[in-house]
Amino acid sequence: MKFFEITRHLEFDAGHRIPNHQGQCRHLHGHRYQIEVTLKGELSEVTGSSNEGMIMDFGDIKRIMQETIIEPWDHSFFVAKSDVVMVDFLNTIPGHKTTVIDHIPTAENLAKFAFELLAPKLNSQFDGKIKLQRLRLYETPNCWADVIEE
Ligand SMILES: Nc1nc2c(c(=O)[nH]1)N=C([C@H](O)[C@H](O)COP(=O)(O)OP(=O)(O)OP(=O)(O)O)CN2
Ligand SMILES: [Zn+2]
Repeated sequence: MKFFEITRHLEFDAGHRIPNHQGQCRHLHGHRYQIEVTLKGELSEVTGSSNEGMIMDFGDIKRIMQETIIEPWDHSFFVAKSDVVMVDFLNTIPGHKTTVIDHIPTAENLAKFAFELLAPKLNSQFDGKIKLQRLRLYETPNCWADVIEE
């Protein structure tokens, strides 16, 4: 039995700060984040089906990533719920697109959060025959975090 891995890459823009950071990152700033999901599975062998020869259609992966991550997170500001000064400030801006998360919005924590949101949706495709194997979140072109399912 041969298993394959496929990866879909999308990008979004968002702001954040790391409140206790000793360097520049405690200030409000933004990134062009890049997110990559890697799925592991067998190839569909249903002759004549749209998915024949694929683990999953790249377009379907994109749709799920867009609904789950890109649309809610693009042009939002990530803030830890413990960062009360920022939460209170952002709440004063009418209609501001804020994403409150349980932890400090580091690349690692955002990657973990994205993994937890995407895994149930992706892993339920094709009767559970595919698995979200890795999620990589680039905070900058030079810095990224991986969450790996073992
Ligand atoms: N392990 C982590 N370290 C840092 C994180 C993080 O999420 N996880 N985040 C930051 C900052 O938010 C910032 O995004 C990174 O800034 P910097 O280190 O300056 O990254 P650059 O790619 O811009 O650095 P260059 O030196 O210009 O390549 C900090 N640390
Ligand atoms: Zn940053």
